Amino acid sequence: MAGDKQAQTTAVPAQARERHVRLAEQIEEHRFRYYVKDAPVVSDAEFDRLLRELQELEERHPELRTPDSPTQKVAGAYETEFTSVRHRERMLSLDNTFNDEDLAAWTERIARELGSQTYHFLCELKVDGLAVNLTYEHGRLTRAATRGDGRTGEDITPNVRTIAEIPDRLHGEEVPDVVEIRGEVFFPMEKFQELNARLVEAGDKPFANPRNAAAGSLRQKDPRVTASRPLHMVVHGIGALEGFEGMSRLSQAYDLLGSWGLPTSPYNRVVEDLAGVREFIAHYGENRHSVAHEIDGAVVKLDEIPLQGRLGSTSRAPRWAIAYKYAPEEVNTRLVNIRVGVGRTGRVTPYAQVEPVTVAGSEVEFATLHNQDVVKAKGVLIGDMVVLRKAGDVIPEILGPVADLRDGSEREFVMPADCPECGTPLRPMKEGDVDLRCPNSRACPAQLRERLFYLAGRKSLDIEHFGYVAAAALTRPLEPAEPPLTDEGDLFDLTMEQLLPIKAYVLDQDSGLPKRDPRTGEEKIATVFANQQGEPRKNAVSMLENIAAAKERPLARVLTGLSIRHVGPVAAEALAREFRSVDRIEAASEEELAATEGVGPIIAASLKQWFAEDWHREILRKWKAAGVRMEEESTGEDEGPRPLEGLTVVVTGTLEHHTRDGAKEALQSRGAKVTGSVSKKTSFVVVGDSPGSKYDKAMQLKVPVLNEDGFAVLLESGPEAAAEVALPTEE
Ligand SMILES: NC(=O)c1ccc[n+]([C@@H]2O[C@H](COP(=O)([O-])OP(=O)(O)OC[C@H]3O[C@@H](n4cnc5c(N)ncnc54)[C@H](O)[C@@H]3O)[C@@H](O)[C@H]2O)c1
Ligand SMILES: [Zn+2]
Repeated sequence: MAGDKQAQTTAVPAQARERHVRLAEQIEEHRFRYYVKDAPVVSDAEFDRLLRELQELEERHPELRTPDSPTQKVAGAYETEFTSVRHRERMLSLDNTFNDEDLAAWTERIARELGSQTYHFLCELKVDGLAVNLTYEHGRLTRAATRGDGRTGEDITPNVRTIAEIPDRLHGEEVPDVVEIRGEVFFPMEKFQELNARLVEAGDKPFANPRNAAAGSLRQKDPRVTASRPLHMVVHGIGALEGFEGMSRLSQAYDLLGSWGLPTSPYNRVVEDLAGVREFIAHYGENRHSVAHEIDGAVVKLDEIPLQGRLGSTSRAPRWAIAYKYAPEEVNTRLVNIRVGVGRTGRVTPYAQVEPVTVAGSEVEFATLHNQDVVKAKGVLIGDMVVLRKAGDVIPEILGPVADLRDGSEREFVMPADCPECGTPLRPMKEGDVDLRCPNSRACPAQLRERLFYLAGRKSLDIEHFGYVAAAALTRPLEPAEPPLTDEGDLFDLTMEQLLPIKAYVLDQDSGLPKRDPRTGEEKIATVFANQQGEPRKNAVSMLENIAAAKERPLARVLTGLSIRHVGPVAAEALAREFRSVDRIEAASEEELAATEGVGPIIAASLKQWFAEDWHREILRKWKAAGVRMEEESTGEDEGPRPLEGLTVVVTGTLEHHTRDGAKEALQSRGAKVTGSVSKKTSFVVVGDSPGSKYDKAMQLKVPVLNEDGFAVLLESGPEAAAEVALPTEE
């Protein structure tokens, strides 16, 4: 094929010509994997980059822009196992912009072409799914097809009929003789891990991301499989239309489609000018995750249908619409290793170490994996190319593997039997727990380090200059052999003489691993508290001063800092308010503790267990001797803090440890509002057993859902901590 092209394009340097051929091949290959196999091997961002490079090459050498170039086509025409059907009207793609400049250029072109005409922009969200074309004849769904190459697509009628949202019949008197409805079928992110878990369990390949899951679920030979998948659809266009007059604005046409029973988007907005478009784009750029489906951008359309016709289309895309793509949240990267970290309470959690990549503006090297069951459910192997997602401020997560790129060298993750930091055999705390814990809570250097870091943190004693590196250096130095702290007991007795000789790894807070020198690659070791002359660093002096000052912190903060299981800042406040001294808490019976407002039986039992340990009581004795405040001075009659003020919470289903009224009371006493129905304004939905429709509603609206453990976290540690454990987490 290079032969005849060469003849026509002698002016183009050979290098550019070769690059063109190579890029075109790659793009075709990626399209095939994406549209036919539903299993792409590169990220969308990477694919878009290749396509853009091809476009730029063709700008420089227009001779290369032949009709069969991938830039001129919606996609390839592929042979698949589905019957191919012709669309009445072509289905196009969209031109993309990635920045404001190109967007402005597009609006200027519209202004130029339309002169003095009045027009509006219709802003929509770009749903990340796959395009479908629904043909309704006299109000009946007669055919559904994929986009294919734009002229012909695959017949997926039986599959589409399984999607509840898509009406089989349009309601209303005035439905057209024939109408083609275009829209996007998508797979909700919350259900994605669940699907992959099922696939992996059945020995099938997991999907790399929800978009592939949507396409793969819809393009099934057996529609019963499609029926088992939670697919949804949003309408975003109209194709052929016969026997119907008077659609002048697309925005109004959508209202009509909605009245016929079609799922239209609630997010569309008509604006006057570029400023309005910018506002829409900025708004959803910031509120990307407040939307019921994944989006990868916004789509701006000319709202006036007759003017759309005037602008027309290229072979690939309409001139009257443009997609503005947001920065990608998904990237492909190599899963280098799965490590395990040990937390403050001894919980051992696997996490992914990946080849560092930049995503959503920050460099990512680690991603959460929750527990060993989650690793299995995701179907990822060490060495896999994986899809990593970073959505806003949420901790990065691994979505799934790119299974097609495996070469056999990948290996399964095996949860270690022993604690990686102290060697103690790991075990569940109680039977049936998924989480494994290191039972060596006193001396495990990891647990002590994490506890100290928490103790010095904002929620507890708030000791400035006592960070993660200090916590590590004090508990597991390279020198001297004996660490200054073997538990929390001696914290307030630390002296500068003890600090100066300490040499330690500089640990990274995210991974607990030594940081490396970027130039030499060597692990960083430092005399953490002394300068090169062996004199105290300023930070070390401040740290000791701040430790001394922390002795005066209120009782609740001291209690929080003890890392008693389930006793977060909120429970600590409740205990301090009720008992007003550590001694009285220790002396209280389990029943008395449990009866305390905001405490309850789980916390009561945990307190009793904690005080039963000799070494715990020894910490308290030492702290008391060092002058740490162990009682509340004031007996003011104030109501106490309202840590859940401003939240709206719905409780549904049967909880094990609370009656419905008890749960309500616990929320209200902390300032939360409790309501009966789930809306977008709901902050959390607490679900017990058999939760019913409120749960589904919460999932649909993406309201964070808490199980009973999550509820305890909300009561004890407040909304931020609860958000971290909210579903969809995979359990
Ligand atoms: N990773 C890969 O290997 C690979 C391969 C091929 C394509 N892709 C990705 O797939 C996409 C392919 O491009 P494409 O040609 O489908 O173009 P596109 O996704 O950039 O834009 C066109 C499509 O957007 C969809 N869409 C969503 N919301 C819409 C709305 N409100 N109005 C109108 N249309 C809306 C329509 O289905 C339309 O066909 C790109 O994101 C590309 O990165 C990836
Ligand atoms: Zn350990």
